[in-house]
Amino acid sequence: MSGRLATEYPAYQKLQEIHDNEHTRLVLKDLFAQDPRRFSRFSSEYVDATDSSTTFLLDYSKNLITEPIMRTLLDLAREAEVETYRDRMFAGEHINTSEDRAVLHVALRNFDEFKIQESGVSEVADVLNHIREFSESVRNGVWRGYTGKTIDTIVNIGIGGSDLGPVMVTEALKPYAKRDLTVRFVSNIDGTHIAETLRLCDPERTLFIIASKTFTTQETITNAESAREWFLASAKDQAHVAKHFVALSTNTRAVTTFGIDKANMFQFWDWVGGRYSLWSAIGLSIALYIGYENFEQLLRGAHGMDKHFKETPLERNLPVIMGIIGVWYNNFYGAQTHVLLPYDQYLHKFADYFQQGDMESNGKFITKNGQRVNYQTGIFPLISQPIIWGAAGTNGQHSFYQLLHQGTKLVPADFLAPCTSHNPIGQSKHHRILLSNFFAQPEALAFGKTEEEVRKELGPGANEALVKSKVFEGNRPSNSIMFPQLTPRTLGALIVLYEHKIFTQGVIFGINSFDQMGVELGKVLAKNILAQLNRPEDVRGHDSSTTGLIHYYQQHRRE
Ligand SMILES: O=P(O)(O)OC[C@H]1O[C@H](O)[C@@H](O)[C@@H](O)[C@@H]1O
Repeated sequence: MSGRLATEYPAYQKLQEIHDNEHTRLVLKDLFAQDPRRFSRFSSEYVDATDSSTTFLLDYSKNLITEPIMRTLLDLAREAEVETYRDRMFAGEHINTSEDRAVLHVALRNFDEFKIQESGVSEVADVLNHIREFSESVRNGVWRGYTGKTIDTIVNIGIGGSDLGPVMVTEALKPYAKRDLTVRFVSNIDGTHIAETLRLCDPERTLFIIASKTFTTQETITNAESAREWFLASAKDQAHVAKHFVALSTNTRAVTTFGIDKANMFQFWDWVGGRYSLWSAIGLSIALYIGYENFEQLLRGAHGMDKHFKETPLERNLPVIMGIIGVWYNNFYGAQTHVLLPYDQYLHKFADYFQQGDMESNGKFITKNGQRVNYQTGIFPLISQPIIWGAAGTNGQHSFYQLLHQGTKLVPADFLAPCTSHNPIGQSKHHRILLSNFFAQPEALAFGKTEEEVRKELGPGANEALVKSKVFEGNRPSNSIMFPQLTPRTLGALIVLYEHKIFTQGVIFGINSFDQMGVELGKVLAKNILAQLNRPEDVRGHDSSTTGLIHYYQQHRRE
């Protein structure tokens, strides 16, 4: 995050040389054959320092790496000063330079361990208490709606970081949920989203959480206004809003202007980035759904991984290891995407969550110093940041895995799975089948199937084209992450593993991972266009394509 171009570091040049000279020899089949200890050399078990049951295994041996490559990648991390920037983050320095802000999501789950000086940090415990009290009163039926009935539905209205984290975590931790409480999420401005959600709600028993850091986001405020209108159509009296609407925000004035009582506002601070905010008041829907104790376990699991990231030497530091291996593929192999493949249905929103986490953090072409990243060398368009995508379980195998196995693109993959399912139905028959796939896919990707093997299988006289089409070249890299069971604490650790991986890559790329200037232009243009939608003669200042599209809409609309 020094803002230097990654290509300027000596280790970068060295890695380029290693790649040029050796990449044809980096064949997983051979690397494993040459070194019987490869798995133990390139795998590591994480154990939370204060809770040994929070643990996972990271196996990164099926990557196109050797010890000298890992050493040089670690040199790159050191030359980019990953450790210094990590320490500056934890110290509350304003490493988000474009917005002049500290980056302190780590303070939200700190439980007073690291000394962090920044205004607001001392209030974290009070907000957690507020979350505890409020969530308990709703869950145990003390908090009542305007007709005296208990709450049975929570509707979180928010978008981006004020939506994706709670969506992902409430899905992931469903086994811990209070099942007579339903949690729903409305994010899209498309009226269909709120309309279809409200159809499922009873105004007497629904609690709306308006989640917005800025409390100015058009989608959220519009959806919140529509929810309030819908609610008042039944409740009639404005005074009843206080029992059914709460806000999560940094903007007290906008919250009170909306009509939400300050007492029903859960505060957070400008040093919490939206995509790192599920640990803050933004997690209220999580605490309501799984209970405060479980929410706190999630935070404690996150803190354990913070401690690991802060205190472990780089060569054993798991977020750093994942980060530098990612750099190896993105920058030297020209890999353009990275796929997240959780073999756990409860993690079916994991990839969606990290689309924002990774791409809004690191999807930037300008370094902190204002230089354009110059990764455009050699035959590969060396793109610094990957596109994140993925799907849960074996579904992907029946969809896009064809490309993973035999396509022309290199797609590094992370496989994740629990050893024990929360739903061991059929005496865990399902889970054993699931896991057999979890073990088989990385193996198939890495080792493939040779032409010789195919010929043997098909027998003499086999059609040549058929033989070729059945070959799996292999050598496709992956990480595998296994954990005993998906608990709140383990989930906290896994999320933070990725958070700090993203941090590490951001530092190496020299970019500011904590602003999001790229979301602004579209918002400004949409505001201008909204004012022009009524009459064709108002449509001005656009290219012919945009003008044509707006005119088409104006001719065909029926509202
Ligand atoms: O919580 P808010 O302020 O409504 O912002 C919601 C989202 O808006 C923008 O798209 C970005 O800034 C995101 O990072 C943010 O998460």
